Amino acid sequence: MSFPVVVLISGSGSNLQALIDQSLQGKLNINIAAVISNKAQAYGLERATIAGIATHALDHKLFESREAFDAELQKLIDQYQPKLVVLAGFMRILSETFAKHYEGRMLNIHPSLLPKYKGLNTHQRAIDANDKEHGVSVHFVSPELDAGAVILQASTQIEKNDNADSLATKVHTLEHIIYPLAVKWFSEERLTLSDGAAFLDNTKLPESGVLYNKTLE
Ligand SMILES: Nc1nc2c(c(=O)[nH]1)N[C@@H](CN(C=O)c1ccc(C(=O)N[C@@H](CCC(=O)O)C(=O)O)cc1)CN2
Ligand SMILES: NCC(=O)N[C@@H]1O[C@H](COP(=O)([O-])[O-])[C@@H](O)[C@H]1O
Repeated sequence: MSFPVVVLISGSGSNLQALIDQSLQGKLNINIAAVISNKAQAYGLERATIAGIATHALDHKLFESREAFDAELQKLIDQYQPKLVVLAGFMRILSETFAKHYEGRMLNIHPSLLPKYKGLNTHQRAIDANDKEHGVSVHFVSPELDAGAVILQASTQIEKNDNADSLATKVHTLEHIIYPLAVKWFSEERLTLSDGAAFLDNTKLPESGVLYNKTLE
């Protein structure tokens, strides 16, 4: 049974690669129908091409407004009739119309322990705040930025000698574990969104959304 997924990227695509690898290994029963990037130079497009996946580059700078870009992006995505849209390092804030169109079937991975540090530059912000732990969250995408129901989180300790780059490396490792897991749950129809809360197997996830807390060994 096919489970078409469209993945949106803007950069390297290591999270995309994690999904491709687990799909090829038979651990993830999805069909990545297309990879779309708002940046033509994104290495993730190369990763998709190597894997034989259709790719599209849709440069947001060529559109007169965020809404115009989103409308074209939606038309492109809907050609593939995906059951799930996966944001994997997609660096554009999506308009309310677009977010509502895919609400309940669009996921994002965010490099912080939400609700802390919505937005950008999360690793440096955690270091600047002298936090002892940091991590990553998988959440449903809602019109409000990084505010959708949290599904999975994973954490790591911030060490004294950590900088934004070393922390990003630790977080990437966790991302490549929990994003495929969240996509697997969704593709097996065990994960749903109802009234802004995330449910797994008809069980409402804890308020914190922490269901799988893997601290990096
Ligand atoms: N409506 C929503 N759109 C997006 C969400 C969301 O939850 N709701 N998640 C983000 C992903 N993201 C963090 O996880 C994020 C991406 C981009 C930005 C941002 O400020 N983008 C700027 C441009 C920045 C750049 O080009 O480097 C912008 O769009 O103007 C913040 C958070 C994806 N979209
Ligand atoms: N706010 C969104 C955001 O910062 N997302 C982050 O971009 C990186 C993409 O890496 P990748 O291109 O190697 O998957 C990931 O670390 C992801 O958490």
